Amino acid sequence: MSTLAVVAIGGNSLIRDKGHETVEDQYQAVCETAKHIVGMIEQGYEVIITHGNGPQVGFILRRSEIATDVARMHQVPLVSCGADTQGAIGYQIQQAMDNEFKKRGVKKSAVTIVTQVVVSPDDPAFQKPAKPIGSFYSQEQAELIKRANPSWVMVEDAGRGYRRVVPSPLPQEIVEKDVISRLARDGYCVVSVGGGGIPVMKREDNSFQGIDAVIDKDFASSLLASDIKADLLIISTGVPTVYLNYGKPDEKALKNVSLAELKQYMAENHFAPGSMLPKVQAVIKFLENGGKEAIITNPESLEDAVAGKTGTHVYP
Ligand SMILES: Nc1ncnc2c1ncn2[C@@H]1O[C@H](COP(=O)(O)OP(=O)(O)O)[C@@H](O)[C@H]1O
Ligand SMILES: NC(=O)OP(=O)(O)O
Repeated sequence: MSTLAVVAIGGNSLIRDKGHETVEDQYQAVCETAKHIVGMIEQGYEVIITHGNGPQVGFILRRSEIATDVARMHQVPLVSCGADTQGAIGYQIQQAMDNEFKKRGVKKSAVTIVTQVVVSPDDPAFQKPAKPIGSFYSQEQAELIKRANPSWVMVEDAGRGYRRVVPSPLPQEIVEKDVISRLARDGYCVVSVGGGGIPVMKREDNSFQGIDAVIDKDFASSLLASDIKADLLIISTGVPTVYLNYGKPDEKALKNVSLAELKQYMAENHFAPGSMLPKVQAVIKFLENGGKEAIITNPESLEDAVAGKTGTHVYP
């Protein structure tokens, strides 16, 4: 039986030229990533693709706010902005994967599932926004923006600039997990849990209702990988490996590490909150829940990483 891998693509890894993001440019990045994922599939992996939406959900929200200010158009709730990103990014991934399958004669097709993820309305994250979304701003820009929008919370994001943050509750249950699992085991390349899933809460009668937040896609991907008993969780992001002392002169790439070592490095604050920390936490959770291996790498290294030549590999 082939190895079932959940590959989580970072929202930032789909943006090549920060400050000049366009839909076409993102599609090119998606096509590049698709080539490497199909390369993995040719090596015998069954792949479920999940993806982030941090930059994209922030752009949609900002566009809606500007349209409200300038033209009195209705505002789009954050939960709907997230749902929009599942459609738009899912469409790009599905098309890019299908085109690449056809080009390389791989008899497979991709399918995108609109995915809802249950969160608790009592999650403390609603009182403490922490998920960076949208553009990166300089300190001066951030101060001006903050003056014009006093309700915004902004934080510095891993040395890359200031970003707006929104509530990011923990994912509790993936509503569509059974259909995702069934389609994957029937041989489809499933795109799901986009943007961490559309956050919903359960009402008393067990019906669902959307709630404004952005779920961390690494946490949601880890939950999906555990739920469907995937063999491998791969987090594809902007760096080929995870580093100790990231960005410092004594930076050191992590290659093969045990779960215990990774926990130790996390306790020593090697991983920045809002960027690498959630990925490391997601990997820890997956391995503690029975996963056999997790890899953190960048899109262009995916084939080499599964062949053991690069990437950070974590084992229980
Ligand atoms: N210890 C670390 N090792 C590697 N990268 C790190 C580390 N700490 C922070 N980072 C930053 O985290 C980024 C990945 O987070 P982010 O861009 O938010 O993810 P995503 O690709 O899911 O959007 C890397 O590109 C890097 O800039
Ligand atoms: N939703 C989410 O975690 O997106 P990013 O991975 O793009 O930050």
